[in-house]
Amino acid sequence: MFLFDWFWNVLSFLVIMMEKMSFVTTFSLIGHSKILNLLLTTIGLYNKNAKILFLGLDNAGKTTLLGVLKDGRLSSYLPTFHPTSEELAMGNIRFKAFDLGGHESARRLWKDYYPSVDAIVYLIDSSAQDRFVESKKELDSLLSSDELANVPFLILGNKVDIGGTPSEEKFRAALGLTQTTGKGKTTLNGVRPIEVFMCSVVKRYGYAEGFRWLANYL
Ligand SMILES: Nc1nc2c(ncn2[C@@H]2O[C@H](COP(=O)(O)OP(=O)(O)OP(=O)(O)O)[C@@H](O)[C@H]2O)c(=O)[nH]1
Ligand SMILES: [Mg+2]
Repeated sequence: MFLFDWFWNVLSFLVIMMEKMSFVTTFSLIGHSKILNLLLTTIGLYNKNAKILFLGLDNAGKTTLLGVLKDGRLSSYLPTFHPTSEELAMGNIRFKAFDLGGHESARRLWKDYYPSVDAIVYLIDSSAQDRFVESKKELDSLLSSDELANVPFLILGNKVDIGGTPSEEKFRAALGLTQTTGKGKTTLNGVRPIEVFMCSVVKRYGYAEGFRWLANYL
């Protein structure tokens, strides 16, 4: 991201200077932000096509979230037994999301998707407190995988619209997620980015902040 910011600043400066010197009157017709986007796309830093896995237990809300991100519509889905993928865009990131299903049999396939993954979005049904132990076990196994050692983790505590869900503090404690990166943009010093955002996919609340946080580390 430092490199991205650096390129952005340099390119902004160059285009502004060129405009001031009337070198790009024609380009000005399409606006300098479009020129910047074009240049950054060309050098591969803008709209990075990230590979993101949507993981979590069955019924956590992965496919529902994917549907909302894809076309803004809330639909109901059958449980996912076969992996699917979607090309999506959020803000400045374009990514390919893999929805792998959360049933025990589907979980066995997760590891096949670890190579070259850029981020994990791990969903937890925050209303299903009786499944926190099971969810923590799967999450801990992901976090201890060597292949994912440097991969950022966005943890979404979904379904906060349901009454009686725990506070973020209690949710973090139950999942062993009290020490996290922080919700701002942080210098990592070699530590893997991991952060919790409470959300409701059906109420369209909370997850966008999570993806904005994640974009800092892609
Ligand atoms: N109340 C509430 N229900 C939700 C929310 N998000 C998803 N659901 C519901 O949770 C159920 C499971 O959602 P799915 O998206 O199919 O869950 P999944 O994680 O894809 O599950 P698998 O495919 O079995 O791994 C559905 O009935 C959704 O409507 C939410 O934010 N609030
Ligand atoms: Mg599903």
